[in-house]
Amino acid sequence: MIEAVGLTKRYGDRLAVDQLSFAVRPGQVTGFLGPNGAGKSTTMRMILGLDTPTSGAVTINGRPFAALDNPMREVGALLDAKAIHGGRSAYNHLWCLAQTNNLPKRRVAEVLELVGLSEVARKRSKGFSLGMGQRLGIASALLGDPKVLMFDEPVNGLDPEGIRWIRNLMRALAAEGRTVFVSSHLMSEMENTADRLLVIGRGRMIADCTVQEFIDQNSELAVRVSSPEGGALAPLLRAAGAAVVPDGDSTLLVTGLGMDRVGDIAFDNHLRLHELAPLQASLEQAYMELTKDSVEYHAAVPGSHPVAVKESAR
Ligand SMILES: Nc1ncnc2c1ncn2[C@@H]1O[C@H](COP(=O)(O)OP(=O)(O)OP(=O)(O)O)[C@@H](O)[C@H]1O
Repeated sequence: MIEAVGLTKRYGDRLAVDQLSFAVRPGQVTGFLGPNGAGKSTTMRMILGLDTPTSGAVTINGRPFAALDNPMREVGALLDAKAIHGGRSAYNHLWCLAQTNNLPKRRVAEVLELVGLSEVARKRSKGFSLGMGQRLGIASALLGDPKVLMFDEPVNGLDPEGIRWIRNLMRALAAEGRTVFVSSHLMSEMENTADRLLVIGRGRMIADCTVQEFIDQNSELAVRVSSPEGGALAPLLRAAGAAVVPDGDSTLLVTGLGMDRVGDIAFDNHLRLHELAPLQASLEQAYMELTKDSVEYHAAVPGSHPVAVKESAR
């Protein structure tokens, strides 16, 4: 379990993390989402004692990181997969870590097997692909068999096979009862991986809920209606308060009215319907909508304005 209370980090006049309070629970994958610059890495570094909070506190299993007796047995983290000595083999890298942290030698072979690096374990990690480096970083995080695991943007730059592997690993770790906390700036990545979501923007908590609650609260329901008399139906729906967008010749996308109301209006006006169906905005759309005011940089639309504009700080 990871718990933060009023966690705040200020760099000069930049408030990177602003009064975050949350709990990351065992047995679940908790996605930590936010646009670039939202404060995810800063929060993770504070959890691991690599950055000192300006105010507030964060604990792992009830204690600050610095007070843990054997940190690698309690928490494993993948923050920057490139932070590995390239001249060493994967085996030696893990064996050094095991020795300095008082962990049994057998764990080295176990985690190499778990991440699928046994065959290349004696090769220098300098020649590793991004995916192999990521696997080695995950092997390091798992070495102490910790109950709490944290991954900062673990699938960045990976191919679909690597992404699927990491996704399955996280689900398996959570199913074993571990606390799994994983950051990403893409909702599409978290949609199939996470049980719970913490969404931040400009250092502040925007949402703390299950994935289903996020869908229910943030994705607007739309209705797709097909009618050979769409031209007559559209103004009637608009008059009832709906927003109506044509989608092809005879189909309308309707928001702001429930499906029952759309059907009733058509029936009352003797208009034939060929299709009436609910549509749910994708989670990615809902997330973009929710975080649009907290994006640090807005790129200009190609052809309209060539420069990225940095928004002024709050
Ligand atoms: N050491 C530092 N000194 C000054 N400012 C910093 C420092 N580290 C982070 N920041 C600033 O704090 C804010 C939050 O950064 P952080 O890296 O935590 O965001 P993030 O959500 O992890 O973003 P990304 O998805 O791009 O990795 C940003 O505005 C960043 O520029």
